[in-house]
Amino acid sequence: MLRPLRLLLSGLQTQPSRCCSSFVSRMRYVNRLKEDDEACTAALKDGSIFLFHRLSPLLRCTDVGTFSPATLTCSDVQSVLQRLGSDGSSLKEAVLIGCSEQNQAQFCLDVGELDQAAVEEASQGTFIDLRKAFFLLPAAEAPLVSKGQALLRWHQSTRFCGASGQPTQRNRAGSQRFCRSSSTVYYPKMSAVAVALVSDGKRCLLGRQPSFPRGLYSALAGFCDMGETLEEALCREVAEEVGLEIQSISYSSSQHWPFPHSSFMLGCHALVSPAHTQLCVDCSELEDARWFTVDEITRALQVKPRRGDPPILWLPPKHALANRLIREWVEQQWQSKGGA
Ligand SMILES: NC(=O)C1=CN([C@@H]2O[C@H](COP(=O)(O)OP(=O)(O)OC[C@H]3O[C@@H](n4cnc5c(N)ncnc54)[C@H](O)[C@@H]3O)[C@@H](O)[C@H]2O)C=CC1
Ligand SMILES: [Mg+2]
Repeated sequence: MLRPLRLLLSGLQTQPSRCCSSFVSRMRYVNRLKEDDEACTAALKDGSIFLFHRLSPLLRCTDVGTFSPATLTCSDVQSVLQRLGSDGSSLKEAVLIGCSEQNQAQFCLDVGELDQAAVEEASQGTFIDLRKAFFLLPAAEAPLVSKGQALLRWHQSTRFCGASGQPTQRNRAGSQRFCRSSSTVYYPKMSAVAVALVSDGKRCLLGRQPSFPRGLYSALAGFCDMGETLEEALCREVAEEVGLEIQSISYSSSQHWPFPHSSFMLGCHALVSPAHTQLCVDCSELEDARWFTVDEITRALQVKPRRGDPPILWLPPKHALANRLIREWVEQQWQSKGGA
């Protein structure tokens, strides 16, 4: 079958184009690799690969005691696989995750079929559960690793078509799966979650679930229902969880959150009327919810939690969107105090 001219031309190009800004060319390059299997195969040969073992990423400890994701070249991975007696065919399972600022395509690969300790020894790294690894990594590197894990998990759980029950096939980049029998195309999925830092103008509202570590309070959050807007989801969640009606919703920022599975977190600030701040907590959802003053929050932001010694109030870690919302609120409170 004749391939479209666009794909033939793009197949010749195995590096990002230099005609536009480096960001634009990288984005277009990654998009092209998703569409063109041959270009993607070529990009893998020159690309970097992040290894996972049963969804735990391979990290390396630097000389100064910090952690970074172990970045291997394709030939590094080939020699690790050969040393462990694998024929290297599992490289076909690598999934495209992006393109580095050095214009190198980035892939992830789960080698869960191999002996974990042997791969660690051969690749000079350690596989660490993402719940720990995510917080050990610098904030700039954690999202790439969590994206890799999310894509690998999605492939593992979408092997069969929900309509026909037949096996699905992936494209080279791993950006979609296809069922020949039902002609269904599957794309990676994530659940939308609305998270709000609610304030009454002077205090902010935080809640805790029974599963949270002792002392931890966070912004209120909930999965968006089908058909809801972000605003509707926030109003419903806050009403359900603490019995309040919010207004003046303003969007802040978003993040991909890998726990427990892929969520697309949409973070907002919201207000309640100072006359209606009485909480009616739904104990089936939250163990507790409380109003906190800016002084309490400022103190809590300065506390470094130590193992076995939880402070009275412990806030979400820096990598979490809720932490960002809390910091934005504190900054805005101090600014308005300074301006008053
Ligand atoms: N990154 C961050 O800063 C924050 C992240 N989160 C994350 O947001 C997520 C949602 O927060 P929750 O308060 O637990 O949500 P929630 O208040 O909606 O309660 C969770 C319950 O919602 C139901 N549910 C509805 N749709 C679901 C879906 N697509 N997937 C799973 N469960 C669904 C389930 O019964 C589940 O037990 C959590 O996974 C949490 O880790 C929460 C707060 C801050
Ligand atoms: Mg909730």
